[in-house]
Amino acid sequence: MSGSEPLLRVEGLEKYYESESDFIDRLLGRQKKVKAVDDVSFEIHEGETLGLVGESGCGKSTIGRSILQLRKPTAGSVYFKGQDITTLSDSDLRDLRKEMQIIFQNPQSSLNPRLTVNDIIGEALDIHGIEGDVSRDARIKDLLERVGLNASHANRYPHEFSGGQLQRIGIARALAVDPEFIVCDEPVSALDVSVQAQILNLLEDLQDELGIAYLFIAHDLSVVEHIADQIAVMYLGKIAEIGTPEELFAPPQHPYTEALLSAIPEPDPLWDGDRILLEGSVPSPIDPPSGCKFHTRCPRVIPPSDYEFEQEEWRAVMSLRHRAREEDIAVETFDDGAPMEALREELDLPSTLSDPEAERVVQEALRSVADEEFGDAESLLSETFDTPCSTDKPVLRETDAGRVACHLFDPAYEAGPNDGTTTGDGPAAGSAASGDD
Ligand SMILES: Nc1ncnc2c1ncn2[C@@H]1O[C@H](COP(=O)(O)OP(=O)(O)OP(=O)(O)O)[C@@H](O)[C@H]1O
Repeated sequence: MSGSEPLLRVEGLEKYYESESDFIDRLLGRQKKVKAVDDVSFEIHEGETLGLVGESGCGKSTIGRSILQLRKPTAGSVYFKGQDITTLSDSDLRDLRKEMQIIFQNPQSSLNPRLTVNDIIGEALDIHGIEGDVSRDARIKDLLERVGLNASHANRYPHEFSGGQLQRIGIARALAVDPEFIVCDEPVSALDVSVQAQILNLLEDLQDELGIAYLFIAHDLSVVEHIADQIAVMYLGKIAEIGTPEELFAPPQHPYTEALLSAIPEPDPLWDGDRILLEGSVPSPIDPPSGCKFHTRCPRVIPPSDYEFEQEEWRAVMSLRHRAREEDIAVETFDDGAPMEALREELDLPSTLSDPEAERVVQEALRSVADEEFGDAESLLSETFDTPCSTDKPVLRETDAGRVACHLFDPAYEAGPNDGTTTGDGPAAGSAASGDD
């Protein structure tokens, strides 16, 4: 990566949406915010690609649209060629759109079915008043050939093309204005696997020829693995880890990156371990978990230093705590026979924990759950078992291999994988809960 001023610099970007709420909530001012993007920073250099990866709903599209100012950021700055574009007037933004374009996931719905290809691409040229010394038709012909389409098909309509061809038209439309930067918002996710590679190759070739920078959004690491100069892994509106593909994969550091990598369907030379199945689903961005947002699902969540937990036992106790918080245990289904055993099985809790004192506390919490006293169970578990993962927000820290936002890689916690010790003077010790609200 070059050390020069980046083409694009995103700093502390936040985008909060109003949540859908009912009339009473609005009347009482109880409307909540959807924290779609929460303090995100990164840079993209000229001619380079940043791959942005994460599960559905983690905020990838919102970042792409906030950069282009199609969504107004709630906070933060977006510098394009050194200028903060979040403060530009509408007319300045219109001019800027010549330099910053977007390619959408679904070419079927992003191309007007009533226009010919000639008109679709010509429209982009007209909007930006691009004429130049070559004629409009010649320019359109050149663009179609550049994206691998037959220029004689310019008078056809979108329904006459395959999905891959439509995406090529979408790319030609974006190229029409000679952009320096393109947000590629899952441009291959809707395409057949055989076509995906062709479109990825086309985007790479165009980058080599024209020096365009891409923000390449994908939910699958394998898609960006080969084309990205840097990859940012996102979870619930935040960047968990960012680095070059080599840094990110050899070996992955953040437990979430590890899980994503293990989920790549085909055997991947970068991962030879078992598939890591994450528990539960991504929590709501309206009320995200405190501390590290991933802690409610993290297989390597740091155990409390004063109890002897096996890592898997501790994961199960954290899940019990999370599900008690969410009141997400259907107690009535455990009424018959031996409810405690059934509960433990449901929660993946072994019949006895290794640490007798921890076992006593968990039994008490389970009794509260059985009585549907979820709040009591949650309080008991969180007051007894202390983990920095649920109290302290991790920050992106420089490591030998990229930047990682995880307490496991923060010397202040002195915690290696499966080693839950914390230092007495680190932020973990006695730090106040720092929820996201
Ligand atoms: N206009 C909106 N109003 C309210 N909430 C929204 C709006 N747009 C997006 N969201 C919410 O913001 C969060 C992030 O959405 P976003 O589409 O950016 O995620 P994503 O990672 O791109 O997901 P996907 O891969 O499914 O497109 C989600 O919880 C989504 O429901």
